[in-house]
Amino acid sequence: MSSQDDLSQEQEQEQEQHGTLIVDQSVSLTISADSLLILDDRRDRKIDRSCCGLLQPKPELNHAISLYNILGAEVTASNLVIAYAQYAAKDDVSVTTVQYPISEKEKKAAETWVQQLLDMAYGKALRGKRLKILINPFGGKGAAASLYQRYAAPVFAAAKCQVDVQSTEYRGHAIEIAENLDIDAYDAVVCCSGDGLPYEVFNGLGKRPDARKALAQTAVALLPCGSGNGLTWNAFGTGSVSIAALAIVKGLRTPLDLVSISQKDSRTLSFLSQSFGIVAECDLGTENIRWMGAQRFTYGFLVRLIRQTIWPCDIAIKVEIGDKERIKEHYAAWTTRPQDLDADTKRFEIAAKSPGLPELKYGTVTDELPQGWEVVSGETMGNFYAGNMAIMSKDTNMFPATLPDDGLMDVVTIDGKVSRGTALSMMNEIPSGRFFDMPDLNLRKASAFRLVPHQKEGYISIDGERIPFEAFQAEVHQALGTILTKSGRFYEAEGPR
Ligand SMILES: Nc1ncnc2c1ncn2[C@@H]1O[C@H](COP(=O)(O)OP(=O)(O)OP(=O)(O)O)[C@@H](O)[C@H]1O
Repeated sequence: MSSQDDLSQEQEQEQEQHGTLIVDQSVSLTISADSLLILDDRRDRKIDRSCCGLLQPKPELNHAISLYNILGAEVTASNLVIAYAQYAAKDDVSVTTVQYPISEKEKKAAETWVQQLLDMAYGKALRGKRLKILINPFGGKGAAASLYQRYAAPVFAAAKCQVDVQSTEYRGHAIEIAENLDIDAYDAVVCCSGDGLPYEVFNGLGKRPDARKALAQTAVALLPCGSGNGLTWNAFGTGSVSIAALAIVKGLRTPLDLVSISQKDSRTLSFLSQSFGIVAECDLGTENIRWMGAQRFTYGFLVRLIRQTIWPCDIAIKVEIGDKERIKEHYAAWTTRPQDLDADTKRFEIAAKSPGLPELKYGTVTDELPQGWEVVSGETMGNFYAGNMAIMSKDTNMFPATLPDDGLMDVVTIDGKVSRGTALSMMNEIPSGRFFDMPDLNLRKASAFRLVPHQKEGYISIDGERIPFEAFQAEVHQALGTILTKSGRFYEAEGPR
């Protein structure tokens, strides 16, 4: 006789209310606020029997699985099967499955319980997401395809995500794929690459006649297979492919500001950063030492620092918040405001009215400089760095006050003539966030800026990609794009202190 036969209707109801299911007579599965508690008494029963029932072993709480880690659960012909992500090492999860035999009589209760478990485990996250997976075979150290197969594919399969995998075959291929994507067939585009492929995907979506709708509807996510992987760090706080895959499965749609970059007659979109000076050079001028991995940025930085290189330019900024204390207040107010539950609906309403990319409020770089912009001296510019996300790569919380959708970007300028000691201590204090308050670091929250280089040759980096070394103008569009995040906001990197 199964345990279920022994239960009165009242007991059954009570179990359902507490999210407890008894299977195989002696396995109790209880859903709590944040965990699934598995009390498997089957081994204990054996011990009990061998002790002639004299020693009643206390039921042990022998397994607790965080609901966040639950990937899937189902009732098959004769089993209840639960799949979850288990920490295999500090930076990895692997898929583990447990199953318990189920009698015909137990099935109905088990099916109801499974629904309850999945509702709790997924919360507001969409289940069984339909994912367009793009693999850059040359991203990072060239291992994106094998990283995907080994660490991400099993997580997506266990979560019953539908995947459509495609490798990019040439530079710019992801732009074409996104431009022609059937956006109703996918919930997210997942790039297995560095930040280069997400940059192309945003730009491909931005080239469509229904750009606004496509950018609002299609979430972009990154499985970290490059060197910087800024998108993954900001969205999920990890550099691990398997943990990022779990975060995608459980990811929440989150609106993201995007930045239009105009140069001559071109217009592109940026989601991460724009840099000129030392950072752009470290990013793009160190391709010859790519084998160093992420260390190449540090090495490139130190070499240029020692030389005290400067990059003269003209800069004008449409400043919205110009001092650090007010920036901190803005950050605190924004992060504690009640969530706008209609944010997505509003975006789709705007997209229905004007489907193309938003108009440029400030024109392009070839227009006259708009009134009211602050002109910043750039004669001895060392580092011009504008950020739309906080973290640029592991431990580089470069823009601690950035917010996903406040319609502002954070613009940092550092004079190239600051002493080597000051520059080095700024670099050292990036992980702690203390560099934010250093007087030589100028910070403004801006809605637009223009930069005109004086020299003939050099590097300008947009999201880590090189653009021509010519004047460009940037203008932010509030909540134009969409990413997946763990909690509906950037990962809890240290905010400004
Ligand atoms: N099959 C391909 N052949 C050549 N280039 C490609 C191919 N697929 C994608 N690319 C290009 O590779 C560039 C870099 O991509 P990605 O950012 O993914 O890797 P990465 O540069 O190694 O990463 P990181 O920027 O973190 O160093 C992109 O500009 C993209 O257009």
